[in-house]
Order: sequence, then structure tokens, then C-alpha cells
Amino acid sequence: MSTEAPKIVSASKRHPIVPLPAGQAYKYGTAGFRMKADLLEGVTFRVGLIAALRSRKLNSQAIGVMITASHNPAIDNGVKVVDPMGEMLEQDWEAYATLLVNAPTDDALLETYNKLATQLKIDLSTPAKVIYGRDTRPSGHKLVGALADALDATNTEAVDYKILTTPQLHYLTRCTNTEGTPSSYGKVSEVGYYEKMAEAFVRALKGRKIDGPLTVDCANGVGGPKLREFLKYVPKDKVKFDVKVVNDDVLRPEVLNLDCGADFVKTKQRAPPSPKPVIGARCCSLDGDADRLIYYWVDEKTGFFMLDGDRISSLAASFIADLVRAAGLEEDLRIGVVQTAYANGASTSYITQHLRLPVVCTPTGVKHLHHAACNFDVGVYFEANGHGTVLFSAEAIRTFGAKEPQSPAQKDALDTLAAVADLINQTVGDAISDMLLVEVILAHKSWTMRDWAVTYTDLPNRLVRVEVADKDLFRTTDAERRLSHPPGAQDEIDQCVKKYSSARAFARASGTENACRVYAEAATRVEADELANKVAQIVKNHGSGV
Ligand SMILES: CC(=O)N[C@H]1[C@@H](OP(=O)(O)O)O[C@H](CO)[C@@H](O)[C@@H]1O
Ligand SMILES: [Mg+2]
Repeated sequence: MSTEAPKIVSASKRHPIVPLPAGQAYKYGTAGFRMKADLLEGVTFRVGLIAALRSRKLNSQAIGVMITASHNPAIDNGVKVVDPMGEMLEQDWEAYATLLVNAPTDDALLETYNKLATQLKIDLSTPAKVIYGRDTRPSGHKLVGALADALDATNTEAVDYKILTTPQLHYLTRCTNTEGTPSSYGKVSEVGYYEKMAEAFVRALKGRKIDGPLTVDCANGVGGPKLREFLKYVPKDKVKFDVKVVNDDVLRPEVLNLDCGADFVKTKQRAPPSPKPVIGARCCSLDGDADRLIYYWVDEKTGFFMLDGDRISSLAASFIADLVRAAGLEEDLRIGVVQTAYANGASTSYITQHLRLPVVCTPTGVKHLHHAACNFDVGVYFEANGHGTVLFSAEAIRTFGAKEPQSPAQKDALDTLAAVADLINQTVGDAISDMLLVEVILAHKSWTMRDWAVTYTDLPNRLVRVEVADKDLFRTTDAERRLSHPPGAQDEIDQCVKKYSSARAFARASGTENACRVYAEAATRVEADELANKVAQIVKNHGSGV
């Protein structure tokens, strides 16, 4: 048994776990543990124990813990663990975290903790390090207290970075673990993040002009103050970047993600009502922890037009593929795009047929996309909701610096590729970094929003949420595009889809909500709506809908 045993038990008594109703359990889901904040104190304490174990297991590398509930309402919160290179927690460990968090008593907790240590061959005397941050939710303060107690009880070195965006915490985790090595990711500080990004932004622009102001809706979350801080690092003499930061009130928690932010814009398919949108102005929205990004504008004639994750993905892929060609590297580097089944079919056709790049489809959840993107030298991945990034292999980055340019144009392309690789957060989707990338690309191409929008036309689509008695009846195959269970359901969907032109539809159980989701797209709005409703009805019938 560990020497910290009495400390763990007494600290755990100060942060008790709230028992859930019979038959329910806490679960490390797609984005860690996420729920009403008043259920989370004990959960967060226990996540601290898991983070300490994980650090010890990985030879004392620093592990990150982020306290956020992203685009959820202000009363929610969440806690998730970040692996050493800034990736999401390894999947096996999600199960260990779930096990530990659900221990019914303090003594059972200690027993599970020790069992895990034995089972995973963890030497509890190995030093451990955990770094953490939180978004602007008021409940974060108390949760950080519980986390700090767990780290103290397990003799874990802890660094409190206070309020951060989620991608900043991922950045800092990677920087901490690569500091002083040849693969150092950057200075280990929030300032280091701003400096790295601002420097890469100027370098990637290479004197190109950004056309007109950009309005950034920050969902009244942590992105607001952090974006304002970042802008101080952009040298005014080198770049004219006219950013209007709006919805950045972090002093009134009740307005967090309320009628604004990337999730609102994507799901409601309209601009935030406040501030009143300026006709023609280039706008974008971040979500509550600044890892999602959606662009849009309101056109004088045609009204609201949204450029979502699929659009950012195809824009980035086309730009990078052009640069790779201009640099004479098309034979050396494999570029690919990773999407989920929710990507609009028109974007997939555009990428495969027009850009002639391979597209891979994975299950929902960024960790799956990230993993698949690692198989390319340049892997572009985005969920349609605006969460994503571009991953460059170590070899690709080395090549950008090492290749001898044969012409000024080649040198220009190689320099831009190197700058873009520095600008894009390699650890996780980062709304601020992605926004700077989009601005760089539009400036390079001298494109307006309309130029970007006309690259392809989205198929009309509909997403429907269906409540069923037991969502676990619905099991999928083929990257969630087909149902294997319940028996017969997929056949009925297939029969339905056949009746429409350019149509596609699928159903799956949500990983974050107690419901199923149905997605349908077809040649016309009417057809897409009709198909979505019919498939929703099939799901209801099979799930004994409530
Ligand atoms: C259709 C949709 O947008 N699904 C979202 C949502 O997952 P569901 O499993 O569909 O509930 O939340 C995930 C976590 O934020 C995000 O990765 C995903 O894209
Ligand atoms: Mg988020």
C-alpha cells in the first residue's frame, strides 16, 4: 500500500462523490466527465488521482487536466485528462478513470487506486507532475481546489495555470514535456503561446494584406480575454489585423454560450442576434473554451451564409496541397483529409474529385479523427461543428526546412509551409489558431467570403435528435454510417434513402447525450427534411421511442 494512503482517504472525505440514482454511473465520455457542476467536486478529486497515476506510469511526464464544459450552459462543468504530447487521454485509461470515479466509498476508492497501481505496474514512489487550467465558469474555482487536494495527497508536483482556453492547456502540456529537447514545442508559458502564434502569423502572411475587419464572437467565454491578450502580440507595424472582439463578457456567467458562440451558430444556422450583424462583414464564432470555430457572413441579397468545419477543412487542404505542389514536394508528402459521417457530401466530393485528395471517415469524436490524421504526412481533420486542426509529421516539418529551393517560388512555398506548421496548433483543434490560419489563407488567395463559399454548394441537410427508451440498442458499423443493431433497422433506412436523389442518411446513438441522432442529406431541402423525418420515425419505432 502507498505511504499516501491515509492522506488520500482524508482528502477524499473533503470532496465526497455524489451517489447517482440506482443503475446510473459516471462515465468518462467523448469529452471527459461532463455534467451539472454540483456533481463534479468528488469526480474532479478522483480525476486528480488518475492523472497522478498516469504521470507515474509514463515516467514522470507531465499530464494535463482541463476543467471546462465547452459549449454547455454555465451551470455545467467538466474535467478531462490530456496526455503528454497534448493528445486526448489514451482510451484504456478512460475505463480506469471511470472505474476510479465510481468507487462507492473513500475506502473503496483507495482500494481501486492501489489495485490500478498494481495491475498497471506503477511504482508509486516515482515522481509525478500534473498541470491544469480551467475556463471562466465560476464553479471551476472549487473544482480546482478538489484537484489540487488530490495532487497534494499523492505527492504530485502541480502547476496551476489558472484560466486558459482548452487548446492552451494542450499546448502547455506538450511544451512541458518537450522543453529543452530538439522537438521542443515552444516556451512553457501562456506568453510563449501568444509569442509563437503571433510570430508564425506574421511569417505565414509574408506581407499579404488581410482584407477588412473581422468580427469575432467569443461566446462570452474564455476565448474573449485570451484573444484580446493575443492581439497585443501582433506587431502593428507589420500586420494590419482589425479584429472586433464581441460577446466577451466573462463577468456575467449566465450569458456564457447563451444565444452566441460556435455551437449556437452551427445548430441554429444563424448569426448571434447580438451584436446586430453588419451586412457583408466577415464574422466568426468560437465556443466556450475556444476549440471550435465557425465562419459566416450576412449577405445583402441572400442572407446568412455559414462556413463550417467542412469548409475550413477543404480550404486548408486546398491551400496546403497547392503549397506542397509549388514546393515540389507532391511526390514526397501524402496529404489526406479526415472527416466524420456528418461532413456534408458535397465537401467530400469536392475534396476527392476537385482537390484529388484522399478522404478517410472515422467515428464521431476528435480523438478518432486525430488518430487517423497521424497516418498522413499532412493530415487535415475537422468535425463539421468546427473542431479540428492540421497535423504535420516530423518528417514533413523537417523537409520544409531542409529542402534546397530551386526557385524563388519554391522558396516562398517552403517558407509558408514552415510558418503554417508553426501557426497551427499541432496538439488539438484550436479556434484562435484555426482562425489565424483562415485569415492567412484568405489573404494569400485574395479571397472574399463569397469566393470561399462558391468553391462548392452544400447538399441540403437535416440533423434530428430522437429520444428513445434505450439508445444502447443502436450499434453502428462502417464509421457509424450503418446500423448493425437493432436487426432490420438499417434495411428500412436503406429502403427509404433509395427513394431520394443524391441522398444519404444514418442514425447513431449520441456519445454525449441520452438520445439518438439522425442525419440526412438530399438534393433539395424538402427531400432532406422528409428523409430525416422518415429515418427518425424508423429509429423511434425500433427504440420504443418515448
Ligand atoms: C453531431 C455532433 O455534432 N456531435 C458532437 C457531439 O457528439 P455526439 O456523440 O453526437 O453527442 O459532441 C462531441 C463532443 O463535443 C463532438 O465531437 C461531436 O461532433
Ligand atoms: Mg469546446
